[in-house]
Amino acid sequence: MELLVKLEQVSMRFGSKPILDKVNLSVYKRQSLAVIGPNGSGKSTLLRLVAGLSSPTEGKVRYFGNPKPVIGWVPDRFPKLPFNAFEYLMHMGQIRGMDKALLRRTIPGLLQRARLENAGRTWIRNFSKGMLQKLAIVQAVLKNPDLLIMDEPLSGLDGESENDLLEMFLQLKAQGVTLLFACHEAILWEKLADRTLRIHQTRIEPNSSKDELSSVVCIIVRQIGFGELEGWSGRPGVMEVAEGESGIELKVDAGYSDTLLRELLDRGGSIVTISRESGGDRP
Ligand SMILES: Nc1ncnc2c1ncn2[C@@H]1O[C@H](COP(=O)(O)OP(=O)(O)OP(=O)(O)O)[C@@H](O)[C@H]1O
Repeated sequence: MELLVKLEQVSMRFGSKPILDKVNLSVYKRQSLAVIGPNGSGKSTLLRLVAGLSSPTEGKVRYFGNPKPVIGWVPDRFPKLPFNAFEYLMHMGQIRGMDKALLRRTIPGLLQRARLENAGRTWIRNFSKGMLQKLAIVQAVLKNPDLLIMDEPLSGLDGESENDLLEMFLQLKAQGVTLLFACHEAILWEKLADRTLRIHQTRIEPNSSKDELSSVVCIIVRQIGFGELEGWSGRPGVMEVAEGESGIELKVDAGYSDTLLRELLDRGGSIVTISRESGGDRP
């Protein structure tokens, strides 16, 4: 698993009010991540930080890959704009540097996947809430994002729209798009999330037993040089290799941990700790 975005010791305050306090979060490629928590707990704030739409008061947001991952953003409310859907999508695509001819070819297929194929020439101000939400998602996936971030994507929708959207999300997930979303609906995180995090009193905590059984194992090893292990980051089952204070830190898939541990020992390594990473990956 490859890292896409990492929040390191990130804090966010509005005035003197702390919303997030020294949180760490790793977003891995192809892993769907749900963020839950009560109203006002900081879900949107966290998503905006990951999307790079706001900057933290303290700490770092790091993006991985070259080029930097493409991020699609689905806001919690979509404005009723004075355009028809097709015009709007053409416009959004061009703002993002996409070619007009490519957009003309791409948009009909995307509208069809969202079951909006008959609404391309309809004014957005006449769209229902479900249609608006579908359009918000279509605009966010125009440029084939690596990471799609959605703030409350099912909020206030009827059952039929919910099902359509859920189907769209599952399709995107199957195509390899990483999903990060804030939600209140259990159906969304149960069906879609590989990991569910809860924001509780400025901290990120794992939510469910799914997370307690996190498939990420963190191994800290000494007596092997970083240079010797640096190249391991491309190996199957190895997600991350970093130099830490107590030794070299490896994040690995639990399914590979036994084999990798054996190899580390064979190379003369001394294991400092082995731990299951929690959903919120606080140190
Ligand atoms: N730009 C801002 N300026 C000042 N305060 C803000 C700003 N944005 C958010 N807040 C405050 O930060 C807190 C967290 O807001 P946020 O929108 O992240 O919560 P949320 O968990 O997404 O809530 P909801 O479930 O209601 O959408 C709230 O108290 C909110 O009023």
